[in-house]
Amino acid sequence: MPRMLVLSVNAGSSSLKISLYSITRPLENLGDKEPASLLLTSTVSGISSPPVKFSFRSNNSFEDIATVKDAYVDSIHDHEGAFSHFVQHLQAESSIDPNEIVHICHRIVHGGDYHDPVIISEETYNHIENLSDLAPLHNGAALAVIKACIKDIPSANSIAYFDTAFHRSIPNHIAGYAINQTIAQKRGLKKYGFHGLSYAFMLGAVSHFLQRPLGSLNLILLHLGSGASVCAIKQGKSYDTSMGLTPLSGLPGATRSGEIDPSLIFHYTNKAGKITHDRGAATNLHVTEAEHILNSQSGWKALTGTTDFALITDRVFHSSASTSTDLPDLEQENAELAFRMFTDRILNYIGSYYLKLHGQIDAIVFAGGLGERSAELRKIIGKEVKCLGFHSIDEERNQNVNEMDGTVVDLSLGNQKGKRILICRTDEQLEMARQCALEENFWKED
Ligand SMILES: Nc1ncnc2c1ncn2[C@@H]1O[C@H](COP(=O)(O)OP(=O)(O)O)[C@@H](O)[C@H]1O
Ligand SMILES: CC(=O)OP(=O)(O)O
Ligand SMILES: [Mg+2]
Repeated sequence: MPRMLVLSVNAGSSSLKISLYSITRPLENLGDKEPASLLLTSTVSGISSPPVKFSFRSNNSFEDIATVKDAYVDSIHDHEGAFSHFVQHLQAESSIDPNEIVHICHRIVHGGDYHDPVIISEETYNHIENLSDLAPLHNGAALAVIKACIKDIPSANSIAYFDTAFHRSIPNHIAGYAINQTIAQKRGLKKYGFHGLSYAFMLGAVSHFLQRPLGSLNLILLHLGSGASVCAIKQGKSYDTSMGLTPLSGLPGATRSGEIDPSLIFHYTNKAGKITHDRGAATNLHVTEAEHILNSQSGWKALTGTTDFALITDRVFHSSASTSTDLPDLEQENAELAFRMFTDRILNYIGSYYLKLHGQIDAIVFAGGLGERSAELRKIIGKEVKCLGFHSIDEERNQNVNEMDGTVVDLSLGNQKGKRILICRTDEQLEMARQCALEENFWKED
């Protein structure tokens, strides 16, 4: 029987993450095993702020690719270039024939009123393209990769999975904005929310870890990466989230301001409404100067000059200036401002969601590049939320998470019941591959 391979592609704002899975079907043969088993994974990071790093790893049990590669690559400038670098590497270093790939799952950040995954056709491509202005750092980049897939791997279907779909359960009074409702409805101006594939993965993983039915869980999920957001889960469904009509709202990020007073931008520049010429990776965007400033020239980049939160943390906690009596170091001051601002905004949402969930919360869950890797950030948030009845963080576990196995790691001190603090190694690619494997319609014989 031929192998059934699924490729999952996740175009984040600063990265392209690609994983290849072997799918077990029909589902009757599966029992409670995972339908998608990982063969290899590749990450291109730093796309929005070079140097761009390429990594390629095979799963240990997959013997015919022994390559583990990490390299800086000057020639990658955007997501499309990152994808073609991956395809070249796959062809050069592995025995995999791209024609074995049956489906390619693409994470599409903004789906508008599309909820279910859709096979890419002219119509669905145009729908996603029309939403590009509402996710200027994402949809265009994902579409460029879809185009490359259609050209380079024509035997596979491209299927779009939407970040926004997870948040369709948010009630109208929470998703709505206090503006003219006729215009709001006509133009679809409401909170859509993002990082939905990650939240779906986290919810499933935490349910499994706590051995609790999904629908019984109340959680505060933190997806903290180059784009960062918070989600309140009420009885297993999204009840509120910090991003809005676009991924700009809510928490600050690598290059995004996060929530501001909407009037601020008209005091920042007198060209706010002008269409900008600096369009970045996507070419068909109609992005105003205001959107460009707030999406691409703000956040950590504006505050500190770097988009790398690890470097910011290093400057705050490990800078030599912090132990010397010299004049304050400007780099360190800026890093401290960014770090403290981020913590402050995260606490705004935790406090608000705690109240909305009436304090009936099972866990706070950290995920994403920063959430999974910044022990410093978790330590400080952990300290602050103790007053809400959360367990203290076990600092030894917090510092040594990297050495611990498992999709979910419990940081709570002691193992008594109560409000826990967890880390989840989120995996948007696996979430898509799983959903794809389980969807009968995608596997029907013609
Ligand atoms: N050890 C670390 N400590 C703090 N932040 C980190 C660490 N490692 C990575 N990061 C941050 O994670 C970000 C990437 O997050 P990720 O969720 O993978 O990105 P994306 O939003 O592109 O999907 C990096 O830009 C970096 O700021
Ligand atoms: C929606 C969003 O901001 O995604 P990412 O963090 O992957 O850029
Ligand atoms: Mg991401």
